[in-house]
Amino acid sequence: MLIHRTRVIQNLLITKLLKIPHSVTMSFNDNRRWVNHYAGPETPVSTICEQFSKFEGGKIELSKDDESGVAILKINHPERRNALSGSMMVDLWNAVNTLEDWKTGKGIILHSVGETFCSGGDLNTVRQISNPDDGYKMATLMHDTLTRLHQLPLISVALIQGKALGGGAELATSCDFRLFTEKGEMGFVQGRMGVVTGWGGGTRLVQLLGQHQALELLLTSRQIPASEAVTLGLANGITKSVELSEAVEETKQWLQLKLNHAPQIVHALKQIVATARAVPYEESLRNERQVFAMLWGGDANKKALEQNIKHK
Ligand SMILES: CC[C@H](C(=O)O)C(=O)SCCNC(=O)CCNC(=O)[C@H](O)C(C)(C)COP(=O)(O)OP(=O)(O)OC[C@H]1O[C@@H](n2cnc3c(N)ncnc32)[C@H](O)[C@@H]1OP(=O)(O)O
Repeated sequence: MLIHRTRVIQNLLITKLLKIPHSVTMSFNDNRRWVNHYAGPETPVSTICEQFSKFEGGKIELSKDDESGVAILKINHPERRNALSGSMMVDLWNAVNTLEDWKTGKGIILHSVGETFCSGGDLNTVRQISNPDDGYKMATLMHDTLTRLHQLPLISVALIQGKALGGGAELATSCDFRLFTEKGEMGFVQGRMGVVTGWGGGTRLVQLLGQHQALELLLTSRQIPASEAVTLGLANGITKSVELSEAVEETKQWLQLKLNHAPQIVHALKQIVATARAVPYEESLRNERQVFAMLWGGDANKKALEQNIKHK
């Protein structure tokens, strides 16, 4: 008790002496290390959207094709190398809301226009929100959006046709798959910008590559080319075409090969994988048997049994 009280007083004094903003807490943790963490208010995402929609520039456009079941999410801000402004973060949040309600959809392709995939946060927006409270708000909004994009029951693929830098690399990790053109590159340059991953990309990178590869890419900020991205397992292939419209067509064909099953099966399979990467083992198994039981003996299952299918 006495140790705890001393530590609280010690922490308060240090915070005051160093003139650290009230939302940032410095404390001595149990491993006797100084840690610096944000301890400000939580803001509802809808309130953050209102604030961030004022930082204008560029657009994220969603188009759904009911016939193929594939939607296109297009990042359109070429004059700023497809950096995400505040209003584009809100566009993306709205697009994910719409996609969550798309019951007949099966897949999404995320791509951009021009020669850069995405140069991260729009530095014009970033400069206007350059304080811990607003940084926490941006991270809250982007964590909400990209986690829900990652967890959608649709199969998502990002086409990286140029540089994916900082937040742009983080955005790409929120898709199930990534295809690169020969000109695609990915770099977690946040460290060089004096920050760390703010859109959840650090966590997803560890899940994708394991802690050692993730640390190496985060610490060096080096930009990896398409061939190395494939070797590392960050890219799932390289398109034959470098030209954007052809690469988008190739990506559609690549994705369609994975979308032959009925929407309910695609959704159920994605739900199993998305749950497995987000929750502990036992919880994931419970989810898997619940999803399985919903389909077992259902129409599609009975029809398949009647056909006496041979998997030769
Ligand atoms: C969690 C988010 C995190 C954060 O914001 O903290 C990050 O995303 S960190 C990463 C932030 N991004 C950058 O630092 C990218 C900086 N830009 C570049 O390295 C280059 O511009 C590059 C490689 C993206 C493109 O090079 P290129 O030679 O093709 O074009 P220019 O450099 O001439 O750029 C053209 C024009 O675009 C503007 N630009 C580029 N990136 C951004 C950006 N992220 N935000 C705002 N504006 C950007 C650049 O300033 C030029 O404008 P101009 O008015 O023509 O000078």
